[in-house]
Amino acid sequence: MLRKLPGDHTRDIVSTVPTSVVFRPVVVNTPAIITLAALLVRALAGAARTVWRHPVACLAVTVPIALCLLLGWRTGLLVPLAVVSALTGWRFTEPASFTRWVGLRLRAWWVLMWVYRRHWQPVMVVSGLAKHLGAREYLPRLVKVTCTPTADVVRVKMLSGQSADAWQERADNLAHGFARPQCRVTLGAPGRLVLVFPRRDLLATAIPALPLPAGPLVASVPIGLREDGAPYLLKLHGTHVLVAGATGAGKGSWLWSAIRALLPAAAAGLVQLWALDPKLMELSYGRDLFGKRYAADPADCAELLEAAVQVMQERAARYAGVHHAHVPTVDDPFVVVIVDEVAFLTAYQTDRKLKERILGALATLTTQGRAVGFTVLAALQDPRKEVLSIRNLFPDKIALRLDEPTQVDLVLGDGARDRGALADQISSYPATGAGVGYVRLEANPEPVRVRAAYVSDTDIRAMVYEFAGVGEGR
Ligand SMILES: Nc1ncnc2c1ncn2[C@@H]1O[C@H](COP(=O)(O)OP(=O)(O)OP(=O)(O)O)[C@@H](O)[C@H]1O
Repeated sequence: MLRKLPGDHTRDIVSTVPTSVVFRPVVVNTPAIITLAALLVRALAGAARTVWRHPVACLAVTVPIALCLLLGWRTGLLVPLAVVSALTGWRFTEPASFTRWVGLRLRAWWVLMWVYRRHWQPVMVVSGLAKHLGAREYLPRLVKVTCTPTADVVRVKMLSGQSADAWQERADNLAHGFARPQCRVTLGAPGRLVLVFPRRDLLATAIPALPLPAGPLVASVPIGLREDGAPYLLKLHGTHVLVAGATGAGKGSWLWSAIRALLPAAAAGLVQLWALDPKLMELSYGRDLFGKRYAADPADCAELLEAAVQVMQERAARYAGVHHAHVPTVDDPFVVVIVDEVAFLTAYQTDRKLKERILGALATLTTQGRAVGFTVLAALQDPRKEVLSIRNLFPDKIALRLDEPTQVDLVLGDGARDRGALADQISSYPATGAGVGYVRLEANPEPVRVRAAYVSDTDIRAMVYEFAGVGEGR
């Protein structure tokens, strides 16, 4: 027979034995001294942790107080006054170094206290990232907040057993919860995450064409700026790059920024630029840069690609068993095959034979070219597989503005949008969004937001004037 015990707190305890035997919870009275000792240990541990984590803030508070107590309040006040005056002087004479060493740290401390720590518990609970077991609440740990000139970077230790996907799905909740325009979730060490909350968009205004490199550049070329304001170098040698974006997304600025940066190397004979321009638009403006290695008609494009394949195979035959990797020289220059709107040569090509020749040549270049110094840099409007079946042969991909969220993973690979590549949310207003894109490299799955510099028609004319024919090489 089951018998319920009387009383409030024991109402859920059920006895499964005959009524004569009753189990009652044992109440152990802890002596007050043990409770006080436990509280003291906790307070000391908390103080030690605070000093360890915020040494400067602790010194800033304790030193003036100690001086006031030891030497009187006048002397105690002098020290903070001297420090504030020194900092103000520094702020006005060397603003850049002040921001780096003091401003960003102060800001990080302020947003840690005022924004992230203050709202951490409610945001975690409401977004569903906290867990409740019985009466206990488990919160992910806010480890550290740092600030860059453009973003707050929040390091987090997830709850044991939590997945990064759960955070990526709640990026929107986190952004709204901390009153930030966006949140990007990136992976840190196992069990750790980095949340990036951009404060200001450095890429919202167009970047003028970058200066021509002073000397030959081959391996990586400056393209524009990353969202943290650092220059972005795109690796071309040893890879193939696909730039995908809707019409007007600014694919041309990526192609032209790369060409511009390679021109000094082309002038030195270390680079050859081969251009395929089936739309007769983008590259035609600077066609004199490419000399005889320029084609617009699909049949000419097929011939040019096959010629590139032939040169590549001759080089590969020479290298076999002799060279392990390609080093650009005047005899064996780095060959960059630039294709604007590759779908014109593949999906939209009505001549089936021509289409197969072009696809075959592109596939050969992309599968065999990178070890022997051949790179394909291609632009594409429609990223679907049926439009470019060899999409996956491009190790490095760039997604500019895309029409639909599903296209982001089509271009950059699975999970890219969840990792923060919001290419479908890039502004369609050219002044704000053209040339902005997310780069995902073979070597690094984290998408990086970049804006390519805008190489205007005037810049292209100046380049043609200075470098006509150099892309042809020797
Ligand atoms: N990096 C950039 N910064 C600022 N504005 C740009 C940039 N790139 C392009 N634009 C502007 O956006 C317009 C569209 O650019 P562009 O023609 O290169 O796009 P696209 O992606 O090649 O389009 P389509 O596929 O239709 O040719 C340009 O006329 C230019 O005014």
